[in-house]
Amino acid sequence: MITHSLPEPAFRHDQSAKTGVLLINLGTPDAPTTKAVRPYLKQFLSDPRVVEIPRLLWWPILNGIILNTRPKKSAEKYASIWTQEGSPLLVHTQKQCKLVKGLLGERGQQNLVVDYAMRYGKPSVESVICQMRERGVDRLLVVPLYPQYAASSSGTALDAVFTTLLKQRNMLEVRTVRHFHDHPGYIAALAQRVTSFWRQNGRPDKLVMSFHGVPKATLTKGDPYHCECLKTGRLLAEALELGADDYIVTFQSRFGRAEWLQPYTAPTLKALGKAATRRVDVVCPGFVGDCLETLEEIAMEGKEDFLMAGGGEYRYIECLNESPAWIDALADIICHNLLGWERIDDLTGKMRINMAKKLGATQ
Ligand SMILES: C=CC1=C(C)c2cc3[nH]c(cc4nc(cc5[nH]c(cc1n2)c(C)c5CCC(=O)O)C(CCC(=O)O)=C4C)c(C)c3C=C
Ligand SMILES: [Fe+2]
Ligand SMILES: [Fe+2]
Repeated sequence: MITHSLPEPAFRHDQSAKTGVLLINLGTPDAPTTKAVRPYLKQFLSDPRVVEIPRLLWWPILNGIILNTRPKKSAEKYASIWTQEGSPLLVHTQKQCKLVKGLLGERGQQNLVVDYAMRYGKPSVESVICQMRERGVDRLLVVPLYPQYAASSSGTALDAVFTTLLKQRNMLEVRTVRHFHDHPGYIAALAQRVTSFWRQNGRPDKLVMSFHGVPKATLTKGDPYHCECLKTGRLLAEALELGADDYIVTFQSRFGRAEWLQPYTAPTLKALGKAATRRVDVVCPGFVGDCLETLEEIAMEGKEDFLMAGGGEYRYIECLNESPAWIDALADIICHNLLGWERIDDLTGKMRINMAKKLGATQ
């Protein structure tokens, strides 16, 4: 175990310490090419929080089979969604970070250092925390950009923070946001997204709420992800005033042969198509920004599955992305989690007077 191996910035007497807010997302390859996708997948799929198979069994499968076949196929998929600005996941994370920083500033939080990092790929969690330390940050609020907690998403993002702290001599003070699956602002932002889409395009026969899947075994081992997805689904349905038959929660992106959380999205879409459903809309509430899993797997592949099976119309409702209601909710989540963390220097005059009185009373 390597402890306090990161260099400490020189102690600054001339600047007051700052509070940082670190948004963490999954990460994405540098380019939509086999060469760039391979190291990204290697880092991602080597994470024992993501693939829980014993290392001795997993290494030969990963290095001998998966990393020789998947990068090319995934690169082709990435190429189909890549934009002029880059990977959608990175572009949305950057924009969300900039917008929430601006909004926090408008709310009087101008002194916060707000930045983003990626669990896999660049910029790494360690590099961004080191930059924040250089800028005088000594307290950090960590916000994984996953509404529902899963060990394989939020858990591993927090691992990256704690591993960095393990290497620090002068450790940061940290707070972490575990989840926000039932946060009223997040649910309201989702509901607004769907209702404004329906206002413009009419309503479907069925709303499919598709969440990223995880192995079913993680549920029995105690991962709260499944329950949190179902709760988000129920709250969104309530906000949209949907009946039980109007929507279905499904799980996508199954990887490998083991059973994952069910019902799976793709077979559900095929079954809805086979049943000659007139129109299906799909929304992905577990992703706060569009990415490969939503734009390629749901908007493209899902559409094909549904139409080929005999379905009528298929509409994909985009993720929260830069919607003002979502940015507002994110700022609320941040402000709520910063409560009680005011700097003595920032305390209002009234509070200072109260503290002075208390101090006086004890002397
Ligand atoms: C191998 C198992 C995987 C688990 C478990 C898993 C959980 C998980 N993932 C997300 C969010 C995203 N995953 C994305 C891509 C992606 N996911 C896996 C595998 C697992 N994910 C792979 C191999 C990939 C890469 C693409 C591919 O080759 O298929 C993405 C999109 C990334 C992008 O660049 O756009 C997101 C986002 C969550 C939230 C989660 C657990 C709940
Ligand atoms: Fe994934
Ligand atoms: Fe559950």
